[in-house]
This record gives sequence, C-alpha cells and structure tokens, in this order.
Amino acid sequence: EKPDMSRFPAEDIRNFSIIAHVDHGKSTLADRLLELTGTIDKTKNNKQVLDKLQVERERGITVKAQTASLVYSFEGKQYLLNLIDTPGHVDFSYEVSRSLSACQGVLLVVDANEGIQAQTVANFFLAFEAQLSIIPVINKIDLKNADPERVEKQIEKVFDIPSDECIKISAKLGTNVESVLQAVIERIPPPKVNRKNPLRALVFDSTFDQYRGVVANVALFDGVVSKGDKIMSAHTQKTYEVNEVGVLNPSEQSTQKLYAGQVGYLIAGMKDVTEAQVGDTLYLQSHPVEPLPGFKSAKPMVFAGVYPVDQSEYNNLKSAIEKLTLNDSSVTVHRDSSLALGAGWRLGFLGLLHMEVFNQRLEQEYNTSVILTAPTVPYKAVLSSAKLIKARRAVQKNMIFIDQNRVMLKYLFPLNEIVVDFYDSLKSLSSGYASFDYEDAGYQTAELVKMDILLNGNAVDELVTVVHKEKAYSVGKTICEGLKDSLPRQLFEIAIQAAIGSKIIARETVKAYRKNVLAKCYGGDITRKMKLLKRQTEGKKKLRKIGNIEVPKDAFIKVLKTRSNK
Ligand SMILES: Nc1nc2c(ncn2[C@@H]2O[C@H](COP(=O)(O)OP(=O)(O)OP(=O)(O)O)[C@@H](O)[C@H]2O)c(=O)[nH]1
Repeated sequence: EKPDMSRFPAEDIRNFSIIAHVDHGKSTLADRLLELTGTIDKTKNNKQVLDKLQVERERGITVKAQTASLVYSFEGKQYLLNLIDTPGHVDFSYEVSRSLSACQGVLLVVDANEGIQAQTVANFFLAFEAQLSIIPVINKIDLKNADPERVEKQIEKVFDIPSDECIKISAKLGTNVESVLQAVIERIPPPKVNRKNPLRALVFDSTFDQYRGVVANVALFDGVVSKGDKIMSAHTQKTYEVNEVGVLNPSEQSTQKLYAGQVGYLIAGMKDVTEAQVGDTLYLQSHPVEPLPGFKSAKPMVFAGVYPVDQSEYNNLKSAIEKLTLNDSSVTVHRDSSLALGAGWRLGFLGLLHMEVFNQRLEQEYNTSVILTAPTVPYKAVLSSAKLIKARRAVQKNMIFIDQNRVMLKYLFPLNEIVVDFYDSLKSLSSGYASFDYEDAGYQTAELVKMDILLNGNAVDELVTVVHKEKAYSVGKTICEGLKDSLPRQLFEIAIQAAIGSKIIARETVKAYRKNVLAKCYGGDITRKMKLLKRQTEGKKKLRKIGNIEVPKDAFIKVLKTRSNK
C-alpha cells in the first residue's frame, strides 16, 4: 500500500536545507535529524547517511545533493519536513542555489571552534538572496576549545542576526538537536503553493539509474503529479509519461501522488540527465505553464585534457566517461588528440574540486588509469593580425574584520591564477587557518600572450599556452627547465625555447652525448674511423633537419601536469 501524501497539506510542510563551511558538521547534523524523526534507525553506524558516493565519504565532502523527507510530531501534530541536502562546495554553487529555491529556510551551521569561514559567508548570501529564513546553529559545543559566545558575536556582526537566535548544539552527541527541529517548524514558513493550479515542478537534482533511467528530484510549486501523467520539460520541450513518483526516506519510497509543497522524485523514461537538468521546470503537457525563473545550463569554468595512460585503454575510458557523464550533465566532453598523449578528450568542469572528483571516480568506480593534464581556463580572444595575492594579479575589493583575530578579504582574481595551486599555497602560508571561496565574476580584458615551446625550432603543439604577459618569462622558464630535466640526451644538441611570436624568452639546452663509435676500433684503420665519424655526423644532421627529437611520453606528461605549478 503506497503512502497517501495528501495528508500533508502545504501548511504542515517545511522545506529546508543545511548549509555550512566544509567539516562544520552538516552531515552529522543531518544524521541526527534523520534519527530523531525515526527516518533511520538509531545505531552506531549512522555516519553520514546522506553522503552516498565513495569519494564523498573519503573526502568528507558532499558532491551530489541527497534529500530526505522526515515526519515529525510537534505539539500533537504531524509535520512533513523535507531536508534538501545541498552540495557544500563552491564549484556547485548553481546547484546550491537551485536546491535553495526549493526551500523556505536554512540551518546555517557554524563550528563553535572555527567560527565563520569562507563558505559560511558564501552560503549565507545564497540563502539571503533567495530570501530564506536563516536559523544559525552553532555546532560542536562539546569541543574543549569551543567558544560559542564568540561565534554568536561573529554571526551578529557579519550577518546581522541577533545572537539570541543562535541554537547551540553538539551534532555528534545529539545535544539540543531537538530544538533545531522545533525551530524549523516555528521559524520557517510553509511553502506558498497552490494544489489547484496545474502542475509546476522544479528539477533540483537528477541521477541516473541503470535500470530505470533518470531519477529526477523535484519540488512541486503547484498542482499534483501521479503515475500516468503526460509531462513536458520546459528546457528540452520533450514529453514523457510518468512511471513512478515518490518520496526519499532517504531511500526511494513510491507514493500514490506528490502534491504542491512536497519534495520527492519522479521517473519518466528520461534517458540521460541532460533531459532533466537542474533548474528545469516540468509541467503537464495539457497545461503549459510559465517555467520557474533562474534556469541556466551548467557552465564549465575549468578545462583539462583526459587521456588513457595506454592507448589500448581508449575504449574502456570512453565508456567510463560516457557512464559518468550520464550522471553529471555539468561536465562537457569534446574529443581531442595530442601528438604526445594520443587520442583523448577535453573535459570542462564547474571547478577544481569537480574535476578532481570526476577523475577520482573514473579511477575508483571504473578502474581506469588516466592522465589528467594541468587545468586551464577559458579565454576570449580578439584577433587583430611576493605576496601571494599580489603575485596573482588580484585587485582588493573590500576588507571586513569579523572579530579581533579574523578578517575577511574580498579580491577580484583572474580565474587562471587560482586554478592550480592557490588553495595549497594559501593553506601553507596561513598554517591552515585561512579559508577560501570564490564565485564567477565574468570575463575581463587582460594582456595575454600565446607562448610556444620550440624543440630545435619546431613548435610543440601540445605545449602551447596562454599566459599573462608579465608571467610569460617565468612560466616559459619553468617549462623549459622541466623539459630539460625530462628529455634524455640524444646524439645531437637540443635547444628548448619558449617563444612569443618570433621572440625567444627562455632557453635551455640538452647537450648531445657523443656516442663513442670509435671504442671498438683499435688503432690502425683510419678510413674505417673516418667512415664511422662521418656516419655519426650525418645521423645528427638528418635528425636535426626533420626535427626528429625523441621525446619520451613521460616528459610531456610531466610538463603537461605541472607546467603552471610555479
Ligand atoms: N566534537 C564534535 N565533532 C563533530 C560534531 N559534529 C560533527 N563533528 C565532526 O566534524 C567532522 C565533520 O563533520 P561532517 O558532518 O562530515 O561535516 P560536513 O559539514 O557534513 O562536511 P561536508 O560534507 O564536507 O560539508 C566529522 O569528523 C564529525 O565527526 C560535534 O558536534 N562535535
């Protein structure tokens, strides 16, 4: 017997998310909420039930949003609380904002020891802009050096939220978690929806199931949906018949129907996740409606080449990439090839973490070995015929003191300066204390140049780079040095040069080794000696002429992986 969801009218529903800086305890709090409402059993093994992927568990980060519907009794009444999990990382900020648009409120979790961090601020503003009720939750009060009063003051100062609104808890021990649920009911308004209007549903996440196709997570803004309905996607204009609807508990539980104000899943024979993109609106074919605002297709910001370590692995890797992208419509895929690395792909990602997670999943879930080249960022080109921050071409925007020990700095950075090792440098310079977050600020004009790398005068296609004019010299030098270290000596000298147009800006030389061709000639036969020497010089000439330098693949890989790491 399928549950009848009509027993939860909109006024008994609360839709909310938990947002937090990484590691401040979002998943632990979610586990406690699931336990308290009896959604999952209270056993010792409830560690981060909502983080399903292996990479998520390993890295302790949430990559894919997971959602759960909880039923909670308060003052003699049953409420349906939909906990909409959001990806915690900035790379997924569009997905965060879509998930938030299915909510009326958020729990803003802040670590009682670390206080406000970069992603606390970024996430707060996403919620604030979406005009959600914000409930500050100070977590980890059980820690020895927890200082919840200091964090309360930070919250008041930075977010203008009165400190008596903060709820102090230990998600780990379960202390005071019940008052979080009560605050959700009392402080977050029910969704403003209408069941009598025709169906209007927001897709805020989607996953691919091998047997059933796309499972779309939806929030209903209007109307009702049930099995057999003919629906349409506003984005693709394709029609589908609904096979199944249900709620997430957090595993799928099919229901008779879903009603406006509710959150659940829908299966309708969509073949891959590009047919159910985050932000899309679904409606009844017979009753077209205005799509919900704010839809954007995912926009990749960071690009990298992906190649099989061995070309015989090409087909395996191809099918692994195809399968993974079935689940992640935000990765763009273009076939590419490189003289050094063979046939491969150029993939576009939302950000660095997204790229690393994708790579890790390729290796872990599909058992492939891949070469991932150093990431690059997109440029727009117009064709005509120190200090860490300073060195990164940044412009300071503002500075806010959060308290005596903490300051928040806002800078405008060229994306390419932060894609490679900015985060690591920042962490090491600040002994781990600084946290960092970013958002896209659009294209800006810059003095960029195209830099070629030449081996004995021949440009090497795979090493062409776009660099800022002022950095060309040091980047060129780094690449030349890197190549010098990894090119084996050959029969002739190799000049490694970095060039902008016809101007050489850096040079390294790999000395020839003189093969001792005379070693086997003892004394005597001078003509034989001369013949051998002549052949050796000819050999050199021939190789030079056609630029046939034997560059081992490893040398390229080394340079391609690390070229901007300085
Ligand atoms: N002492 C203490 N530790 C906690 C508490 N809540 C969470 N932790 C620990 O803090 C770490 C991070 O907690 P998570 O729940 O994984 O943090 P998260 O915010 O979900 O992290 P992301 O998924 O990466 O955003 C884990 O080791 C938890 O056990 C708490 O109340 N007290």
